[in-house]
Amino acid sequence: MEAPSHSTVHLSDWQKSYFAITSGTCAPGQKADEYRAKILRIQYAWANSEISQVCAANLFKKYAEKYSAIIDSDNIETGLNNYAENILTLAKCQQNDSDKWQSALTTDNVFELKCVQERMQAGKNFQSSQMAPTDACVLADKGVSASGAPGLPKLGIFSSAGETELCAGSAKCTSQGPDLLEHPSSSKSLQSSVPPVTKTSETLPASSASLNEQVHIGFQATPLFGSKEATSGSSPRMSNNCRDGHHLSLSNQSAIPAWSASSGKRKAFYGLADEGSTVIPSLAPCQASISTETGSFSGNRNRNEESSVPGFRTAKEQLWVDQQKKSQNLPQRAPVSSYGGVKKSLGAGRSRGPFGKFVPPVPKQDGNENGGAQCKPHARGPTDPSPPVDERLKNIEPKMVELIMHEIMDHGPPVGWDDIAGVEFAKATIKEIVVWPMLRPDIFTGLRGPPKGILLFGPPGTGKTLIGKCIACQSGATFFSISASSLTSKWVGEGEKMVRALFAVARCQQPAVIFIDEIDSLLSQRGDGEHESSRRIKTEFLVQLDGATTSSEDRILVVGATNRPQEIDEAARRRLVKRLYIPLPEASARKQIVTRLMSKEHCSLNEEEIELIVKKSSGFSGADMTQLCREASLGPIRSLQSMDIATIMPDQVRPIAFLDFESAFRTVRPSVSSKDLELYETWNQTFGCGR
Ligand SMILES: Nc1ncnc2c1ncn2[C@@H]1O[C@H](COP(=O)(O)OP(=O)(O)OP(=O)(O)O)[C@@H](O)[C@H]1O
Repeated sequence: MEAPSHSTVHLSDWQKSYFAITSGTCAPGQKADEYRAKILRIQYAWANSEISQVCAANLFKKYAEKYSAIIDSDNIETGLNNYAENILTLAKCQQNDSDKWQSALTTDNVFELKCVQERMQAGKNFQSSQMAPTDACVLADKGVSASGAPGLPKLGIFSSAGETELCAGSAKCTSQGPDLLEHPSSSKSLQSSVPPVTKTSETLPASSASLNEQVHIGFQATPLFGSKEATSGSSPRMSNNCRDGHHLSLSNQSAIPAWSASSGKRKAFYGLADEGSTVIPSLAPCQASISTETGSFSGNRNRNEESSVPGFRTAKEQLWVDQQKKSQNLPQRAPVSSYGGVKKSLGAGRSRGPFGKFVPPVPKQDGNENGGAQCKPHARGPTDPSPPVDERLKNIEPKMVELIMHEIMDHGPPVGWDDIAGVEFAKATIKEIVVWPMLRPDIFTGLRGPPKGILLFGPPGTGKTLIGKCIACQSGATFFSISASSLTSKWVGEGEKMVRALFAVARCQQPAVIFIDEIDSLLSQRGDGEHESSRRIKTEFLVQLDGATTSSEDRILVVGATNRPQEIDEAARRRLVKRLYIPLPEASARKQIVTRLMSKEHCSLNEEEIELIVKKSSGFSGADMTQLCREASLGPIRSLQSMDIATIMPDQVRPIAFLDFESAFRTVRPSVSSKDLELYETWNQTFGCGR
């Protein structure tokens, strides 16, 4: 190869490998890898301004032609069989600014190749004869070849979903064994279980770590298709057949514009890795392709809930991904037995019913849920059409979305109605006015429509937060929980934006329940001493609440909780139409709490003793009762000698007994004063909606 005089790229390695390639001892597959490595090295050098555009163009042309010669081959051994994805890479990505070189392969004609069609057919046959589609998807999620055996193509995995072409595009490294299945997320297993990887890295001449790394990064960042083609379906074949998979794969590959302006080229080159891709630096090209494939496979996670391959994803992306799941619009409602379960399956199992107009914030093409770098919505380059971000998030700062998704969106354990002892009236009312309407918006229309805001007031520790969670859980809604005081203090100067962001994210995640603890500190009556920023937050909150109220399509419920209902100003009070008193638990509820907590422990309490505990705990809140039980449970431990602690077996610890409760009563006292209780009763009679 002739080295351009102005290039600073080290050519000695290249020359060496060039001789190796031309010596005739190199297998075609090795050659292809070598060419590919070279192309990527040129790309790297150009991105770093080490060589000029003209030089890069020449080098690209040279290697791409050689490379294409191999991969265009009809020979199943040396041709597309192993390098199909690379064809796609070359077909679209390696155009430089001069655009002089065009590969013979295009997104249109690559599927016309006989060998591609053969592989696709083989995949279809294999898939239909060997696997149920769901199984295939599971395997695919694990990044495993559907074949499970050498020689069998993986491209049949998606064929039932019309994704054959997608897989054809990544039909290499086919013979992954059971290792990979067992350790889908392990890079080690990827390395050890994929023969072509080892082979490829071994055959790279002068395969310095840096070259491998460059090659890998290059592949991560390499755009395979221009997004135009990917989205517009310029190829009839692809638009007909690829549907989801097509989008998923292609969007993976269109993350970076082909060689945009010089100033942006380095960014474009590294962009994807910078965005938190799960790059494993030591991976050789083939491994890099595995990452790509995994990204493709993860498209199936739209149908298969959980990813087994961890990948970094920002909260905004997570939100997008969640929205995609939602947009799948599966007919089955997610089981609501588990709050956590509901969180995971947010919307995925929910029918939108009459609220079906919800538009997912991201297009389907961005379906990679693997956190794979290629598909990141904001990893696109400046010349790509920007992804249609949900209007509702347009003016929201990403860091706010991040915060809301991580800190405010609750991912706690599930809460059922039985977990909340007592408060029967409040529970019945909430079921009737909130949960059922959220579950059946088609029936609860017009005057029966659910309120947009409710207020739970009462002494601390009576289960207001539990009720909020339970509402979300039982109605299959996303639960956002925030303390109003953190809005006013934690995000000083930003509280207002935070409120806006919170409602925007909730709108994207609806049905949603926004639980605002200590809402009195947000909606306290206006006074002269009121801080300007607090006033602004409050105004914003009321505006948002009004928005949620007036928009009949929004399924957002604001649940405010307070221990000081008398401090809420009347404008806010009016908007929180249903104001429910959550009192201290009655005797039956206290008994329920003790019985429930003790049933999980080694305990010797009899019925009589429990009744005694209930009697003695009059005036205790639910939280006090929980604390009492905790304290009592330490009794058996305290009765141990300190030296026994180190050696005693768990089953040798004596059961919790009544005497432990007796001593617990000496330290745990009711947290609510009778004077406070009077205030609640009075306010309830004035403004409450109870009987
Ligand atoms: N009715 C109840 N049934 C069962 N457990 C309860 C009940 N009320 C309170 N608890 C216990 O007390 C803990 C605190 O309850 P929760 O946070 O819901 O109270 P809260 O009314 O929101 O309190 P605060 O007003 O201080 O925020 C719960 O985690 C639960 O263990």
